[in-house]
Amino acid sequence: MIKLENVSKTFEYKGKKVAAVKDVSLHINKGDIFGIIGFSGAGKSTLVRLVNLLEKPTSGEITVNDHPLNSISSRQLRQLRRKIGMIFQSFNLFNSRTVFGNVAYPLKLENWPKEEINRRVTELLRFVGLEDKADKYPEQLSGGQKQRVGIARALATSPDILLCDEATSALDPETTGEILNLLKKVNEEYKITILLITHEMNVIRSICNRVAVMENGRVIEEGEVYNVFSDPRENTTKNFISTVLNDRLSPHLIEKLKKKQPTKFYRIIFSGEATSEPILSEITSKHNIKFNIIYGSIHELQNQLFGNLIVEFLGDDPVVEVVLNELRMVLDVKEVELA
Ligand SMILES: Nc1ncnc2c1ncn2[C@@H]1O[C@H](COP(=O)(O)OP(=O)(O)OP(=O)(O)O)[C@@H](O)[C@H]1O
Repeated sequence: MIKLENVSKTFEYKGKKVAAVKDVSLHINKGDIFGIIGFSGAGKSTLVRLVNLLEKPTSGEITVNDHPLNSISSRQLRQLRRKIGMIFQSFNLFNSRTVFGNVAYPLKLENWPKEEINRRVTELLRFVGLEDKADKYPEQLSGGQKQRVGIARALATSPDILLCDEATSALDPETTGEILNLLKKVNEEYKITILLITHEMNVIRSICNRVAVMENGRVIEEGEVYNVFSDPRENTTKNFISTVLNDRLSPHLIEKLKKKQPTKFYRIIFSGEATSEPILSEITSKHNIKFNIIYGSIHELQNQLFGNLIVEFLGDDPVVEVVLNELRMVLDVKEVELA
């Protein structure tokens, strides 16, 4: 659906070169809700502007809907743009037009007949839950309602792809949840592929099936959301994940545990099948070892459970070692560094 092959984008700014996107290769499949996460300046917006055909890559190839963008005519480019909708953090609505007028705008540009416009706008306002707000102006709406108008407008010309640039960053957590649910509905009911950029891992966890982490213009980690959350490789990814999984010990708890040293503490990650099996209790009781759960959390990701426990084992060191070895055959077990 969207393919980037070794894409780089360098800007010239005040005589200096700024490499905003460096050698990025990504494949976004039809039906994906693909999230790109990164801190400010990581290159996310530039990447989206490249996909949206607003910027040309300095090098590399971008293919959208099987069209290599490097070699298409301006007519094809216009047609392709129609198939890409976009929503923004700041909503970008026309304040002088009503809700109806905003959603109707792209259809008017395409000279749709009036009755068709009425039918389509009414359908879309119903879809986003704003059928009673058609005559209101943006300033009479809440942030969440404005974003619903933005979504309805982006869907007006039946795009295949919806690009979301920090679409929930200006909203409170509850409204963010509502807008994310709506985006999921867009993906499921209209079969629209979504590419979203965000600096909030919560957004990725809530609706994305795949994620890429960007840092300094590069994609440093990429994969299925469940896999990346349950086994992150890069520190930046781990930091982002900690913001939502709450899987780090507080400094206060670390101090308390340090006082119990030389006792060792282990982090055990349960994922997939392991979440429904009593593995920990079976293996420890087999060897007559007790364990004490210090800290833990269980989360649901993409309809699968994912657990994270910090435990201490109470028993003789050699037997604990046997237990650890058996656990490691089925679970991810790491000693916790308290430093
Ligand atoms: N038109 C431009 N001219 C010069 N430099 C640019 C331009 N656009 C982006 N940059 C630079 O490229 C880098 C990446 O910017 P980009 O906006 O893509 O990052 P981002 O991850 O989207 O960050 P933010 O969330 O703050 O928008 C930054 O160093 C930025 O200053």
